[in-house]
Amino acid sequence: MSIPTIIVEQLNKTFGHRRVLDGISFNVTPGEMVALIGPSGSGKSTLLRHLVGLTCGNRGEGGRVSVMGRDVQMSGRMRRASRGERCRTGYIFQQFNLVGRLSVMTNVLIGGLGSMPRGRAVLGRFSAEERQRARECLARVGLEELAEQRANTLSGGQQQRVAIARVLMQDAEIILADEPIASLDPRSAREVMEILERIHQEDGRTVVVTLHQVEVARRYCKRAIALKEGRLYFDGPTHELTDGRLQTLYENAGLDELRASANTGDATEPARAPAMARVQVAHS
Ligand SMILES: Nc1ncnc2c1ncn2[C@@H]1O[C@H](COP(=O)(O)OP(=O)(O)OP(=O)(O)O)[C@@H](O)[C@H]1O
Repeated sequence: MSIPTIIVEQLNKTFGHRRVLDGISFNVTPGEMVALIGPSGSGKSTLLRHLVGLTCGNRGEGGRVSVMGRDVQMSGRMRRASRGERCRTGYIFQQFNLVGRLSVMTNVLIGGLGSMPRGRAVLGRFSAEERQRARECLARVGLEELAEQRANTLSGGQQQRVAIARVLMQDAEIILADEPIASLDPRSAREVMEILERIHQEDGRTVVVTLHQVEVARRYCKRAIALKEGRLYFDGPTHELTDGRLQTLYENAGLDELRASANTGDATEPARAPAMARVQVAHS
């Protein structure tokens, strides 16, 4: 069995008086594509932020996060990561986080800053090879033709694809995507998920993606980790997310609501409809 690429042990996080993460433990093995699901406010984004050291767990409670064999944080103390280590994990945000006034090409090139010599990185001087690599990354997300366009003139879906190209440029081995499709229309959402799936399958990169739509999680990820009120509620194959489990997880949302969001996601893609039907929540 391969060594886990992500290890989370007994992670606790309290904001004010509210315990947002409560004794979270799980491992992710290299090359997995895992959906992180759960109701709004269950702690998905907070957990993801702990994995890259954007948020630190409770001090003195022993929680640990380790990524690719190096501790990110231990008992509420952050470990300082080298530039090289930081590059190994790429983060994709719901709101893309591009520099809108810069070209698509420059936004992608920014992904490579961490592995460039410091002097050149400060000046933003990119070599011909780096530009060629950036073009290849853009080609992988189908946006090569828009390389010289300003990022803020692109649609939301296109901007998210640029954000993925930036992570490819970074050559991150682990991709953490925090609700990457939450603000996209169904077609763009599907394109983004298919690109993430392709990257995962073709390059063997590890992907952890937080999602609101259970059907999307089922379609693209073999494994799901579900949080409920900051606790680990489920960790297993997505096909084991039964009606009963989902009803308990999303206690305020009926299955009809879950199905409705699934149907919205499928509306513009007749070719995938049969696959969708197979994974649809079964009537009990
Ligand atoms: N910096 C912070 N300060 C105080 N409370 C916070 C902070 N960040 C998150 N929280 C709280 O922690 C809880 C979990 O938030 P989080 O964003 O992780 O949930 P989520 O499952 O990602 O929700 P959603 O699906 O709506 O994005 C929420 O109650 C949120 O208000």
